[in-house]
Amino acid sequence: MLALNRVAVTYGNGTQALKPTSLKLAQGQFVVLLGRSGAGKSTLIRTLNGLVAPTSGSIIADGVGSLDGERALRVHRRRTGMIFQQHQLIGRLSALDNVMTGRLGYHSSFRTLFPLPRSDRQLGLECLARVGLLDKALVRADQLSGGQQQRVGIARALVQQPRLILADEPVASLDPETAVEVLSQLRHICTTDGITAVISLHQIDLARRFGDRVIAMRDGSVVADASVEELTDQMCASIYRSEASGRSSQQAHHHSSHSQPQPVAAMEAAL
Ligand SMILES: Nc1ncnc2c1ncn2[C@@H]1O[C@H](COP(=O)(O)OP(=O)(O)OP(=O)(O)O)[C@@H](O)[C@H]1O
Repeated sequence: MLALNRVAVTYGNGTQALKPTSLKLAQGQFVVLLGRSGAGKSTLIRTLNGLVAPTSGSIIADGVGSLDGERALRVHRRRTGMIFQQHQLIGRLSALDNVMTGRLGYHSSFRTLFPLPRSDRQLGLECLARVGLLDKALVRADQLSGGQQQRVGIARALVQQPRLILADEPVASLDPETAVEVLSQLRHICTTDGITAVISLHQIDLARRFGDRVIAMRDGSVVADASVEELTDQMCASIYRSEASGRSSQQAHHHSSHSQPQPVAAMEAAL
């Protein structure tokens, strides 16, 4: 549903956060991004909905074409839900009103000066029901627990009726048990609705438990791209190994400068 063709990002300060990367995401796939802090996960996620423009390369989305075009990017963003680590809810607004902000992309800026249509509110309530928070619809967001706030964040993404959900460390600020609950719910919804998901996580066990596919990044490159069944302990260990920990990590680093993701066998051989 989305294809990256040698997409690279260099920020204004000269940091090359993403080296030329080519990837294809299949509709309905639940993709987990792993990698140390600074590996480029957020940058990759942000390029997938145009929050960061590629310095080179192109992104093609099914049905809309290259995201270079303003219209294509607008359509793509509308059908792409974002979930953030810190929820980014407006604390003084109710859970429902926060969810409704996810509909704004569907209306002109003039239209948003008026209350949103009833059908939108109905949809908002349905999305809250799906994350088990219908009874909290009118409660202020800042009176909800961290886990509940993140579920409002999921409902806000769902109200966009997305084909793609992007989540940057969505459970990093939750306790382990709540993290599992939130990810289970998100995974279940994505599977039921056939939504593609790209989610960055720091916990390999959660990646194994919930992902279909794991993409590991290091220094702005994809260094492993494997289905969850193919993911070995050795590969997992290499993702978080420090830069200065010897020859094998240097080899992995060397391989990481290739523009193409390494097939699993090559990756394992390099470790
Ligand atoms: N807006 C920016 N301007 C300049 N450099 C940036 C910017 N955002 C990120 N970087 C740099 O780009 C590199 C990749 O950062 P990115 O946030 O994508 O990594 P990450 O894997 O998501 O890390 P984390 O897990 O800490 O969020 C880092 O070196 C970072 O310092």
